[in-house]
Amino acid sequence: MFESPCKSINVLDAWSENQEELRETQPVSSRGTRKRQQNATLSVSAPQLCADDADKERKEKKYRPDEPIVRGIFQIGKKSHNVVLTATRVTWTPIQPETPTADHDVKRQEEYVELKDVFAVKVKRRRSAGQQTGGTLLGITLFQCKKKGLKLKEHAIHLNNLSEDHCEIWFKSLKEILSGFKNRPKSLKVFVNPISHKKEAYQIYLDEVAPLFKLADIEADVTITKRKGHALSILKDCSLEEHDGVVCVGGDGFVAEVAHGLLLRAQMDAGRDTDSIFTPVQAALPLGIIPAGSTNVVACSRIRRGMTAALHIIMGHHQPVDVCSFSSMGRLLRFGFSAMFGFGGRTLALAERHRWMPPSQRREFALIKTLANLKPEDCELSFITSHGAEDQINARVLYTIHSVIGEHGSWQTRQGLYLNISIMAIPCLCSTAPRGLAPNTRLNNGSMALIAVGNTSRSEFIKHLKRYNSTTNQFGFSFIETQTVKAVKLRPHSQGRCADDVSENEECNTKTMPIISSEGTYPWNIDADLLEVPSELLIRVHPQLLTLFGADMEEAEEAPVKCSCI
Ligand SMILES: Nc1ncnc2c1ncn2[C@@H]1O[C@H](COP(=O)(O)OP(=O)(O)OP(=O)(O)O)[C@@H](O)[C@H]1O
Repeated sequence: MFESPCKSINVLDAWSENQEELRETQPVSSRGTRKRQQNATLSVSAPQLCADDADKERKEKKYRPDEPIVRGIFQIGKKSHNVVLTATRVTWTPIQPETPTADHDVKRQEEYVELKDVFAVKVKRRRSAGQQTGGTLLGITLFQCKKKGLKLKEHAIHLNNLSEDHCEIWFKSLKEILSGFKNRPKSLKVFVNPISHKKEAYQIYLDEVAPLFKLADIEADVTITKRKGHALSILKDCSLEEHDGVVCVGGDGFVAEVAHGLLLRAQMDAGRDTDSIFTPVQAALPLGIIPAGSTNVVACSRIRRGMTAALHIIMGHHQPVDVCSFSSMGRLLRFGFSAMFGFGGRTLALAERHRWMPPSQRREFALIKTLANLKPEDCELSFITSHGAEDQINARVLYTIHSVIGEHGSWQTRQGLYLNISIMAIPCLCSTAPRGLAPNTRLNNGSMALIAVGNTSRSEFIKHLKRYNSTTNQFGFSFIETQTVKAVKLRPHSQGRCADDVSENEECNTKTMPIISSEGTYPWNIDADLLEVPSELLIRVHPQLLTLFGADMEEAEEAPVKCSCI
């Protein structure tokens, strides 16, 4: 189990005022404290209900959304306020001397916070440095999740009152309402990939996520993985019953491993035979993604920042997502979100062979080297278009088209030379492709984008790649065909020596040099993870198979970043 880390600066900001140390404690009635309260200068009013009666009454009674549950007086900022708690919101109005226009003024000064936006309530105490328990009661603090553009931020609202009884009623009432939000997790299984990007995933978790989970009283069972496949093997066996969600902290490769593990576990639990073409069942638990990798297209298609991602998890925001299954020779290889064959697979295979290089350097090296040795792959590409899909075939089709009416009447087949073939169930937003690698698909539209880049010159191909970085249509070339599909079959025809076996200094002139490896497999880039596939790969989309914590994003949060290598 994970030991609770120190509070992050972000969260401490919300908790600290001057030198006061603020901790959550259940209010305790102590005579000494009471005495100090009587002498205190803050305005204190006895709550309208006494603690025990209020507790009983609250539990027995069902309140209308606008019916007051508790009323009281708190100091908010520098002013005393009348504060009212209903089942849906906390409303506060400054206390002012009565004037003929008082009604009108009060309405204008009324403020409120919706409880659906509040993720934690704490009792606030002043403690001296090192003091672990007790302390002078200051009031209660509500932690609100605020939306700012596409980001979520936490915001503290301090309701100051020195009465233990008063604060206890408010604390209990608020806790009870907050615990009624069923989607909000109470226990999470967390996986952290310590080697993601520049090895900062665990620090991101400690600084940005763990303090928020602690604030929201979420128990986190944290595993720092020891090797590739560690999270997958745990997910296959561990008990998930006591958890309300799984969280992974890392990049795309790690997200793909955890998502695959979660879905594989669901198939095992449901008794599905993964050595056949089967209809998968949905994952039992939602998955939260804290982006911390070199590539975060799965995370970026939704959320980019740790704090925003953590708050979506805490608030229990759910986002169903389509998932692909990748099968070869009738056997499931894995679940995932996106796949690239040809240039995309080859580049990743080369980068993986240079793992000793720093991540960005090895990616740029592999990209340039693969571009230098650019070559098409001879393949048979079959697909089933999605119902109601709009064909976006360009005016000039370069390939020999064999429309084959399959057994179910809907497979279409193309035969030809391709530089790259991408199949994506999600838009794959990233800084180098702010509109997405597949802008024509959505997270849960039940279809995949098929982008087939036919054979062309290197300069035309680079022009196409560069357009990902701009707002110009990256598919507006005669050698590119896009389709909206439900299933894809890709069978490479190449035989012979592996192109990647060509030594680094050896020039590769053969136009049709195949990419098959010496083991007879083809490199696929599946969610930034290298998958060696021996023969034909079948890719099917499964609508809304996985639920992610979070919300859809229609565009990347940040301004496009120029890719330095093309
Ligand atoms: N402890 C570990 N040691 C080595 N590899 C691991 C470990 N834990 C997870 N992995 C694997 O590391 C791979 C890359 O992880 P991740 O996607 O988080 O990082 P990244 O920096 O985005 O990676 P990349 O450099 O490949 O883009 C994943 O395939 C994951 O399964």
